Amino acid sequence: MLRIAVPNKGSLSAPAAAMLHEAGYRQRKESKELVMVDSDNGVEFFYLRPRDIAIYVSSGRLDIGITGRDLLLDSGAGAEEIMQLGFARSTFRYAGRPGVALTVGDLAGMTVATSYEGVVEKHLADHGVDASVVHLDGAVETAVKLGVAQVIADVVETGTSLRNAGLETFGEPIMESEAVVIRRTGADPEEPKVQQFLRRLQGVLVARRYVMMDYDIRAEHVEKAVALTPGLESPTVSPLHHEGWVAVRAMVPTSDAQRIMDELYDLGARAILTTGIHAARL
Ligand SMILES: Nc1ncnc2c1ncn2[C@@H]1O[C@H](COP(=O)(O)OP(=O)(O)OP(=O)(O)O)[C@@H](O)[C@H]1O
Ligand SMILES: O=P(O)(O)OC[C@H]1O[C@H](OP(=O)(O)OP(=O)(O)O)[C@H](O)[C@@H]1O
Ligand SMILES: [Mg+2]
Repeated sequence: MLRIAVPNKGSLSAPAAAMLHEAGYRQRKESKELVMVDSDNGVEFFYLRPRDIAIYVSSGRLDIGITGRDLLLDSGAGAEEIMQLGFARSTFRYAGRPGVALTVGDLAGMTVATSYEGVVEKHLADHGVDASVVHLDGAVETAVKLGVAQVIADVVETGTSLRNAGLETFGEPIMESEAVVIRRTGADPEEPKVQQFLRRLQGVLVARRYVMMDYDIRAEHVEKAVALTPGLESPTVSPLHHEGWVAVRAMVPTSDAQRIMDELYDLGARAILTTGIHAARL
């Protein structure tokens, strides 16, 4: 059985469970369940604190896990990223009251509050900056107001939490993060069960990002049309009973579908249809 760590709480938890469900895996029915066996699919899910997942996976007790890149790096555990999942995207940044600092170099002698001290201590050391780091579990933005630190280093998505606390980011972003699949550093990359799991998740990403587009077009315009819809490898072009016309079928990115339909229409394409993709193996 493939043993998989899944976040049990926080920003990663619901989207991870939704992705696994879309990939055809059974998911727990209530949030108190900590382990769930999906014997039909040969997997066992362990619902763990997101911060702990890299530690379990690096120990080799679990084969793979879903966590945030920032949490993986902060843990310093011997695990590596093998797939990006595209949700829980965030940037990790320094912030403080306006003007307190402009670059990481200005932090010398200051105190930085963060929940990610592994990442921050490394970043300061890499820049040769001697600053103190104080660990807080969350709601780090309040540390400046209460005088526990002059600046913070925290996850920023929309920036609302910073604005509400009267703080502004400064310096270069420390890192970009998103949900990732991790495995123990040096584990066999060809492990068939792991590969099958990754293909299922890849299929979910494809199904979410692409639609199938079909249209009919006069044969003399087909080259221009397929330039707009090149598909992932190559579009399918089939003859139509109506002489001089062909039917084209190709996957297109969902975000571009309406623009492509307009451009195909202007090229003379008709019966332009898009349909959702429910699952895929590329
Ligand atoms: N507002 C957010 N938008 C996007 N991603 C976020 C956000 N907050 C945290 N994350 C990401 O979620 C992961 C952190 O998950 P974790 O469950 O530890 O924290 P959380 O979502 O802040 O939950 P909590 O602090 O309530 O425990 C990190 O990868 C982080 O980048
Ligand atoms: O830029 P924003 O869209 O405001 O999102 C970023 C905020 O979201 C997370 O906090 P969360 O709500 O998880 O609380 P926490 O600080 O206790 O972790 C993160 O720690 C930031 O504070
Ligand atoms: Mg949080």
